[in-house]
Amino acid sequence: MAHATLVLLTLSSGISTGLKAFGHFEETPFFKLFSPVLAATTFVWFLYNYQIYPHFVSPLRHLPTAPGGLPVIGHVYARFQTPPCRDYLRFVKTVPNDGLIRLWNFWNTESLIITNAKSICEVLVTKSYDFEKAPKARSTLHRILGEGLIVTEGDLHKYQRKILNPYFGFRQVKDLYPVFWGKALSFSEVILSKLQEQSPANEKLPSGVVDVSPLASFMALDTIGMALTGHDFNTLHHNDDPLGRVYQYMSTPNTMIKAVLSLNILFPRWVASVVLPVEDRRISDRCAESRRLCFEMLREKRANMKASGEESPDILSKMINSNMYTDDEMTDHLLTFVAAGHETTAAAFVWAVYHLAKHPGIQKRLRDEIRANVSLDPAHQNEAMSSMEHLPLLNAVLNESLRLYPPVHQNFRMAVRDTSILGYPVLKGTYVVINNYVINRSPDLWGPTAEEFIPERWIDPETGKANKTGGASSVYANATFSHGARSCIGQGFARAEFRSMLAAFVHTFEMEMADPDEVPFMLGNITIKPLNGMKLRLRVAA
Ligand code: HEM
Repeated sequence: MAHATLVLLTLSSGISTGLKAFGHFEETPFFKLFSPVLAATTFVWFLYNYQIYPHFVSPLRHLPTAPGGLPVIGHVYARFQTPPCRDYLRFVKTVPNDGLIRLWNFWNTESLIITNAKSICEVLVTKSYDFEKAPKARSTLHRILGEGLIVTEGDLHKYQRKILNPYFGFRQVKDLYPVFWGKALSFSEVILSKLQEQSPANEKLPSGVVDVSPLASFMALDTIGMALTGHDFNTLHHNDDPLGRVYQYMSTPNTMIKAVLSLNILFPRWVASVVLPVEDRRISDRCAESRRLCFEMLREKRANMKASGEESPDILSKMINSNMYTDDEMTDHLLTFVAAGHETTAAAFVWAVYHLAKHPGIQKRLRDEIRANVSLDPAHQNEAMSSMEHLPLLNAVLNESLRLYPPVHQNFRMAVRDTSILGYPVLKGTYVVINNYVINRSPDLWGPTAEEFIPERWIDPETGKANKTGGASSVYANATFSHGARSCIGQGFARAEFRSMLAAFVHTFEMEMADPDEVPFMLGNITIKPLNGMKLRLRVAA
């Protein structure tokens, strides 16, 4: 009621100030008749939407409701919070629930956050096509990625998924392992050269402080460029690849980009161009540039393939050979894969080394495991790659770090038809929050140690081998790559790349936080990374 009254008072005073601006308008019979009618209608509207519908009529009225919420925008602020996810996590921890918590959306409409295995499974798997990305979110992504897999819905999405799945299968990822391993070794070499610059010339075990966050992004961009197109952006060594530069700009944590994208999601497209014209134009220019550069790269690639007649393992060659795609479609897919697949893996790496820097004991055991099984000698790359997949601690660290800091921290869906979750009727238009970060840290799903870094939970104590659930009672407790029809198509790709990167890095370096007291400030446009980078004190491991 307090909200309704507050909003009503604000509106009434706004209307009356507006009308008074027309001078003696308030003296006219029209005003005398109109203003009480307007006030009464507005009051009834608010009374119904803020008091009657949610508490006495809504089919969701018996669900627990998150505390707080602001007038007009309800809990929507939590979507854009910096650092992200704080309030969603608080709701899930403090509001007793059986899989659904009700939140307030704009103007006191209802939205839901899903919190247990059953509700997650229903929204993402069994009823996945009842819940689509919201039109505003899709149009914002469309602006950047075109008509790729992340943006499409319904039959077009089903079709795209079917024809793209084969490029990310087990065999295809195996073929790309040499790319992942080669780039992982270059990454360690670049860091080594940075340590050598900071150490005396004759130092056997060079050491120094390096911000690994931008380097991880360069490395992931170079890797995805090679794996997708066979084109080496080579951003690890220099910064003059035009497409590489565009992606660096778009993916670096930046509050202005976040602000423009948030405005795009909340309001009509023109609002951002009026409120933040410079940044909005810059984003448009970069999007157009990335599209043009992708198109050029595609033409060049087609011409080279025709001239040489050679087969290469990259995904673009296979797409071109299949003759199933127009140039426009291939450009959309390339933009989507590069965007979805580079900053995510870079973020995963950065959070993993953060945990290892904070847990020297685990770091040491991991190095011992890697060194006992993986040789950095390029001549032994095949054995290195196949043994990495089975190393229990390496895979446990990877899983545990992805659990605590899932690079894609939150997704949203909107019911596109009247449907239900856990038997509760969900009306068309209702928003559903799928917060991967919160699901992965929920004490209900992971127990009292949910927020602790314990890689061992991913190792079966009896067999010493990796397990699939991390000790949680359901696979749905881990939302890092999502589930069902819209789960991450690049999961196998990402894991293989991340595994290679981490193995080569931990093999070579010992690490601790440059500032042991630093608590990284999490920020992200679409993926979460530490705002101020990840400065590590590194030393070549003896
Ligand atoms: C650690 C790395 C990665 C993480 C944590 C991750 C996570 C995710 C998540 C959570 C989704 C679902 C998003 C949603 O429901 O809206 C997703 C979708 C997707 N991911 Fe990944 N991803 C990673 C790496 C990759 C890579 C390497 C690629 C490609 C090479 C990729 C391509 C995609 C695509 C195309 C989709 C959309 C799938 C669809 O809607 O059908 N991702 N990813």
